[in-house]
Amino acid sequence: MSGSELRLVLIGWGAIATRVADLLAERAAPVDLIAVAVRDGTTRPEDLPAGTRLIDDPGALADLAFDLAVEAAGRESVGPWGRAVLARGADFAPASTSAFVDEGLLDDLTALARSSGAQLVIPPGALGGIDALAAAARLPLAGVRHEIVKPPQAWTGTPAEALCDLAGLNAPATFFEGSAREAARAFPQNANVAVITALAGLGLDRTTVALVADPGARRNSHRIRAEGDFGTMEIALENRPLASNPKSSEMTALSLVRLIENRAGARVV
Ligand SMILES: NC(=O)C1=CN([C@@H]2O[C@H](COP(=O)(O)OP(=O)(O)OC[C@H]3O[C@@H](n4cnc5c(N)ncnc54)[C@H](OP(=O)(O)O)[C@@H]3O)[C@@H](O)[C@H]2O)C=CC1
Ligand SMILES: O=C([O-])CC(=O)C(=O)O
Repeated sequence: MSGSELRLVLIGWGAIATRVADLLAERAAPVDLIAVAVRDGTTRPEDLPAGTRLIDDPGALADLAFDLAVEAAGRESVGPWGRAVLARGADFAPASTSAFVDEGLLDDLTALARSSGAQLVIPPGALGGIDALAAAARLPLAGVRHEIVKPPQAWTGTPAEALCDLAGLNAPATFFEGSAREAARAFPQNANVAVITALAGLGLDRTTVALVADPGARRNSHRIRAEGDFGTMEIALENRPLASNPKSSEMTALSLVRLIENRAGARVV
């Protein structure tokens, strides 16, 4: 291991985290995956790389030297793991951004980052164009609307089941329209992106989110439209779902890989 490698901790070892680890390995990225955090560390996953430590208690981070922890576990993990990472002085990049419907948690982690000299980094996740939206928000924004369209199967096991007949749809159904805060609170596995759009732009209560189940869709689509003093912008993405979790998109893993590689590389795009 060379001294120039980024020392990485992954929180979670599910669809996104394993895809991120595989891509980093395939691309021979200058990254040392020093630890993976899971809920129950008694059984070592077979696919965990040799030399990577398995941990299940945020307290274990106190003994580890690392630069960045990327969370891809779930909303409940963001608080305990984020606090432990930032208190250690390492940067923290959470994918489960729906946790920030609790603005107390966002403030808490931001204050910890400030006092330890680390950074709380909000990854763009499944989205693109967040750089442009965040830049535009330096001047007043008049409105931001984010429409999330997924195949019905991506909405199973969520409150969408009570709002429309997912199995019987023969046309797209907009089963929710409301604030980013309401969307992320009710759909934590599908509307993390609503919080990302909101944090980049108009905030949790003034960002409008529409959720759509489309029986004709094969991909997870995001359409973001913003207007303001900067002008107008429209972003449209059609993300291929991850084979191992149709609720999540391949783009989420790819954008985390970009974030990690950019922290390790001499040239950043
Ligand atoms: N920002 C974005 O754009 C996106 C964010 N996401 C979010 O990313 C996260 C990961 O998604 P994905 O990989 O698809 O989900 P998976 O369900 O495939 O994986 C989650 C993994 O995290 C583990 N886990 C759950 N809770 C904890 C915990 N407290 N500590 C450690 N590990 C834990 C689970 O293990 P166990 O077996 O113990 O449950 C599981 O292995 C989710 O919160 C998802 O909503 C997803 C897509 C886009
Ligand atoms: O992967 C996506 O398309 C977005 C997603 O699930 C989320 O925001 O939670």
